[in-house]
Amino acid sequence: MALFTPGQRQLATAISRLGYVNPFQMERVELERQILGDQFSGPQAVWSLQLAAAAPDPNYQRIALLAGTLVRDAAGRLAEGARADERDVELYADAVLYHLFDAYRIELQQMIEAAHAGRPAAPVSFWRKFRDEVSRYFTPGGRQLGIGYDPCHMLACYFQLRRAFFHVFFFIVGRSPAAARLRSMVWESIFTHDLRRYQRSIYRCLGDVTTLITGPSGTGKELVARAIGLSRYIPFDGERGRFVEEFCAGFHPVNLSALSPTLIESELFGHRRGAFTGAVADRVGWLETCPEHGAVFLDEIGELDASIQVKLLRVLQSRMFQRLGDTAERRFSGKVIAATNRNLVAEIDAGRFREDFYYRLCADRITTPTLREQLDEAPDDLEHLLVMSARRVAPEEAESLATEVAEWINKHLGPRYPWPGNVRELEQCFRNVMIHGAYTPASTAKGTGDDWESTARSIRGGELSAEELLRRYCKIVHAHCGSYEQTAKRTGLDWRTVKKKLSE
Ligand SMILES: Nc1ncnc2c1ncn2[C@@H]1O[C@H](COP(=O)(O)OP(=O)(O)OP(=O)(O)O)[C@@H](O)[C@H]1O
Repeated sequence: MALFTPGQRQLATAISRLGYVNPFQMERVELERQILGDQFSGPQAVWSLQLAAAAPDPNYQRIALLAGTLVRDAAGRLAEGARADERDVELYADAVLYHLFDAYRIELQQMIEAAHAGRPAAPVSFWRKFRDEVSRYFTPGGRQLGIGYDPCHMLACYFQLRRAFFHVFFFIVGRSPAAARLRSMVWESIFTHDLRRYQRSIYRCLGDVTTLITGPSGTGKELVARAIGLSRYIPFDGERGRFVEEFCAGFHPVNLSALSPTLIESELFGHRRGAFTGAVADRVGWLETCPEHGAVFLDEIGELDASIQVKLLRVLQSRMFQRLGDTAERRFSGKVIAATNRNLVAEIDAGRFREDFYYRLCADRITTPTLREQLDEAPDDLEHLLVMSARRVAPEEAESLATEVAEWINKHLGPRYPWPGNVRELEQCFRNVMIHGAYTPASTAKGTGDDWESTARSIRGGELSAEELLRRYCKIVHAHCGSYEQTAKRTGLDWRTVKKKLSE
């Protein structure tokens, strides 16, 4: 008796691939289509949070049912002594992994929601059931299949996958391809582009890689940092039936632009009593309190003083540091995530940012798209993002408020408004229109004449010289993309010319 019929083998092959794809890439949709044929609902090219009530994705549900039936049949046949070569066993093992991930989906989700609600982590209630089920599938009827498996590692991977999906899918919203690319990049930052290799070995060392997030202000850099920081691999301790750390406690954001250099050092490295005026007691810094599977988020890294850059460079190179006023060497074992809205390459050229520090930061780079870029690709996203915003402020009237605000924006700011403050500005615009019935963009309020509205008026009136037009255009584009480099790319000018125009 063979393990699979030809149809089942085909299904198992597709499920084996599906279990390891980046869910935010098109390959997932293609595989789902291939598995479901006429049953496929879609096409849903961009997998994003929809406005309608969060009904489970019908394609996912159908495939989960198919996978369940497939593994139960195959396990029965294996127990009865069915022939299975090495490839069959691999396909079977992947289908079991897929099925069990689905079988414990709701329990894992509940653990994440409980942690977000501030409830302390309890022992994993389904651990024994899970372990027995894994053993039953991997040794069907007591038969040894030669599958190397560790239920603790499996549970740790499942929990990490669920957390990553939760923090990426539910928090980083937007239906444009740019938003989908961002979700996909964040997923890769967590698992690399090869999930199999990650789960085999790379999960142990990815914490040593620093992630650098760049993008203009208000584009969700902190959201991205949170998604990565809260989705790290956390080992499961089978003896105690618990994860070794609580994921929610392991993310420490530090806003470097809000603190003086001494305070930054004290926050990060800690200090000894008497190390500086005001240091009345010993203090433990974030690098020391950060757990091994946690992350320190250094926001506005471009603002960092050169002397602290040197100290942090040492931490990234050797993982060692000292508290201020102390000589004892201490070890940092978490992950560093850094973000900036500055162009660090231009900062290096200007002598404000150390090149060696930059090359320690940039092993894994993510760029967040501007709101304008997202709206250019998907104009309907304005209303979609407004609904998401409205749900946080006024859930009962979210849809009608969002429509009202979208109409106001189209009438008063126009569909081409550049949104220099990005999603943060959109959120503030929403609140202003909800409260006051109107919103005044900051650039217009400043009355510099450089804002898009007055420039458009001057163009209509034929009032601008070519020089002045170029200068204003550079300012508008720069406000939109936030860096000389991007402005140069958009305008086709050299970045030095852009810089000159902006300083005129
Ligand atoms: N893709 C997105 N999906 C949902 N909300 C978003 C997105 N991008 C930004 N936001 C929202 O916009 C606001 C600003 O986001 P965030 O603080 O992460 O931006 P930032 O890039 O870190 O800004 P800054 O550089 O000023 O620190 C937050 O309320 C965040 O929830």
